[in-house]
Amino acid sequence: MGKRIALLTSGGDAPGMNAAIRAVVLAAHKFDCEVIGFIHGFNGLMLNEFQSLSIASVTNIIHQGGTILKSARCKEMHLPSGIIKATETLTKHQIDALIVIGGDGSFTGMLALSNTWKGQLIGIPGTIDNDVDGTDFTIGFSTAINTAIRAIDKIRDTANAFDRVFIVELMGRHSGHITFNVGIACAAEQVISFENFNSDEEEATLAQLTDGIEQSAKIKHSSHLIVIAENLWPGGAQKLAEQLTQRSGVDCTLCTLGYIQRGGSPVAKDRILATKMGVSAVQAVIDNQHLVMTAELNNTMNLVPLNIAILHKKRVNPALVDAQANILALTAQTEN
Ligand SMILES: Nc1ncnc2c1ncn2[C@@H]1O[C@H](COP(=O)(O)OP(=O)(O)O)[C@@H](O)[C@H]1O
Ligand SMILES: O=P(O)(O)OC[C@H]1O[C@](O)(COP(=O)(O)O)[C@@H](O)[C@@H]1O
Repeated sequence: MGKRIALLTSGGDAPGMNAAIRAVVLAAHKFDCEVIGFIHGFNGLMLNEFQSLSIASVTNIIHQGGTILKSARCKEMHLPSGIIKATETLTKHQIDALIVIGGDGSFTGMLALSNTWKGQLIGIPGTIDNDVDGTDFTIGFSTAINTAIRAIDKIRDTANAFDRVFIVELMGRHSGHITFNVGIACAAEQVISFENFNSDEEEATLAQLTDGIEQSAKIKHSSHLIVIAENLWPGGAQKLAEQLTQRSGVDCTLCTLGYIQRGGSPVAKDRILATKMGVSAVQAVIDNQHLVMTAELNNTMNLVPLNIAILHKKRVNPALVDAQANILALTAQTEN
């Protein structure tokens, strides 16, 4: 018999987590390893809630959003008592390796666990936010941006029909990967995110946004779309909508996309990435790796030390920020 592997999904669920679960179980089977899944993230370790993961249990799940193992944000993991409980549960089940599918918060929890539990700890980056350093993409990001793009294309139809201004708030409370990528793909007139806004510049940004709305209003039959990251604008995005309405004299409507960005069937890119990462995680277990995250960088699978992956939030590609700034400059020239 091979190693005993524990698996859990933690933090915000992301489309493709099920594909990663499936890949872990199938790859583990090949190496004669047994896999048990803990339910509701680290809470499963606190409460000893688990299920055995057979090949049958992961059949027909590759296309499903969410996670069959459920997820959670587990407060107890932040306490020494929670770390001890997790250690006791893993020890009781004679686990050799724990694979966690989650984001940088979950990986921080794994590092805390490594102080007391001496088994192997392997991370798989799964979050729609794409904010984990050391990998080009996290599982779920591609689906989330495609979902947001499809929704915004529909909002654009109404915006066009009414020559309206829409402000669309996108997920990612600490990072702008979703906002910038979606903004560019939807040809948003303006993108406001952590990379191009800080709260000291509220007045200047308001002036610039108002100017953009007024420019669009001068052109007949013109809609205007502003995309903004959640948790960014002082006082919230609704306040921004009110401020812009008042300044421009044009009705600015807020549309918050919210959780629809997190659900749904994963796109091909996420299914494939999740499968590669699941297989790579099991290979890491077999190779006696410890405290590493599976990653894909420049189309090549890698293992990245967990402490490096969480050291910094991954930056939005500066080329995207430049592209948006230059497209805006170009639009302004064309209109003048
Ligand atoms: N500093 C920490 N110490 C211990 N556990 C942590 C820590 N940070 C996060 N975690 C655990 O990881 C879980 C998920 O983290 P969170 O930041 O919510 O999501 P994500 O993993 O997607 O970034 C938390 O609910 C908590 O159980
Ligand atoms: O589900 P909650 O607790 O409301 O959290 C919302 C946050 O979770 C996310 O959807 C995903 O974040 P994580 O993957 O880091 O957990 C963020 O985009 C959003 O800011």
